[in-house]
Amino acid sequence: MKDGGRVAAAIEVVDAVLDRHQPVKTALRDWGKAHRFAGSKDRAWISGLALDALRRRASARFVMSEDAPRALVLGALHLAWGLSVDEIEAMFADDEHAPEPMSAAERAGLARPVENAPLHVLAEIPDWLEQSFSRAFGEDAALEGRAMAARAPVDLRVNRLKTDPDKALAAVVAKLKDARASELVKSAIRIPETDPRAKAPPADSIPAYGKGWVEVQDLGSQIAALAAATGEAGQVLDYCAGAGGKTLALAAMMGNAGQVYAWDRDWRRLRAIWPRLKRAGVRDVQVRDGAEAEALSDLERKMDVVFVDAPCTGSGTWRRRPDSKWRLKSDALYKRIKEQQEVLENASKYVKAGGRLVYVTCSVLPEENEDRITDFLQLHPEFEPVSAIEAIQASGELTDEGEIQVGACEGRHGALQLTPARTGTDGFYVCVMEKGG
Ligand SMILES: C[S@@+](CC[C@H](N)C(=O)[O-])C[C@H]1O[C@@H](n2cnc3c(N)ncnc32)[C@H](O)[C@@H]1O
Repeated sequence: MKDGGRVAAAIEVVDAVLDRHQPVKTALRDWGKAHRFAGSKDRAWISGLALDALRRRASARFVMSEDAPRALVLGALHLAWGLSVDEIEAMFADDEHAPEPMSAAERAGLARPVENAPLHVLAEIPDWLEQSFSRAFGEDAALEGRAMAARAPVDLRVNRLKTDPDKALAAVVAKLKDARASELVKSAIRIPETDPRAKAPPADSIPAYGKGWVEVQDLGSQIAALAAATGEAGQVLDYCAGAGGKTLALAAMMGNAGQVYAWDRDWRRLRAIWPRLKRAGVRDVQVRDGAEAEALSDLERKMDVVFVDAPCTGSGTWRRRPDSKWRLKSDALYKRIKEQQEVLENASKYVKAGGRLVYVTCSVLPEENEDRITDFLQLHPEFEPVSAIEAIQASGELTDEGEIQVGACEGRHGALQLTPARTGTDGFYVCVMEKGG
């Protein structure tokens, strides 16, 4: 395919996402099925452009004065890919599958500056979230939002149950030459973000992945799991285990020497954990399936650490799922807040005297983070917040640079707010609370 036809395809995909409310993956798959002549390079190019159009939707809409998929894709070509009006026009020439030539109004739109736009445009966020972003980031709100509208790298966690970081890195680099050791975490590997036109690195099809040496896991998620460091023989309840991403990290950190209990209210999510545990060589995880009353009652007031990876809006992962940014509505946020109150309340009863409750979200919104902790601490004076960076340092996994960068993310309650702008990770909130003896 020529580039003009690819641009037309990206417009179709963005249309399916916005107008027919399809997830990006589904829209791309359907487009691919209906256009079998397109090769994998074409699909990667189209996907890269459609995702960037969604990431930069607010500024594209601002300059183009409309929100149609065509306007958003033209906007992304200019704002995200840095193409000039002439370069875009040249793409459309001599290609019968290209979109219609640009109108005078479209050309003028692309030339319009965004510097003086309102905050939600500069931050590339829905307008109703301006206040939350200002509360979270103050003067840095635009900068933080903008970093959440960039492409994300692929991070791998080295599974110390099967190998060590040097061996794992050599095996990964043999297949993915851009991979390098993380600057922040000793057992992490980073594959930097690729050109948006290129295929994503196939991290989950390399031999090191098949052998269970590495897991695909955002660095922020890895750092959040480290906050549960207990020393090797601890008892940890992963209360919102889902498909087990954090469970695997917790088990690896404990060297198969402790006991991790994995539970989730939704057994359909939890069942994905079995093959993952096997591949990673994990032996110290008990999956507790079933209703909470039966599955967990014997653990009440017995856990050294209860890890709550709470249901949330996922605002910290907008780099990877930009369509979810525009789908988020205030009623969904309020629903998540209710669930967060419920999980904190229920999970806290499993913490033993002197044990810890670790609250994590992949969100940057204070309503889901600091506010939830403030409310919880008011209702539960037996819990006291402790320094999350110190808890993470105890794992011994942070590099010197990691200690500096992660330590700089500390806010109220000794909690950490990691973000793409601050730590180059997804947005994660981590708060550690200790229960009085
Ligand atoms: C952020 S996800 C967990 C992701 C998982 N820890 C991982 O690392 O892959 C949040 C999980 O909380 C679960 N959840 C939602 N509401 C809950 C509730 N009231 N009690 C317990 N779990 C709940 C969801 O089923 C979901 O799997």
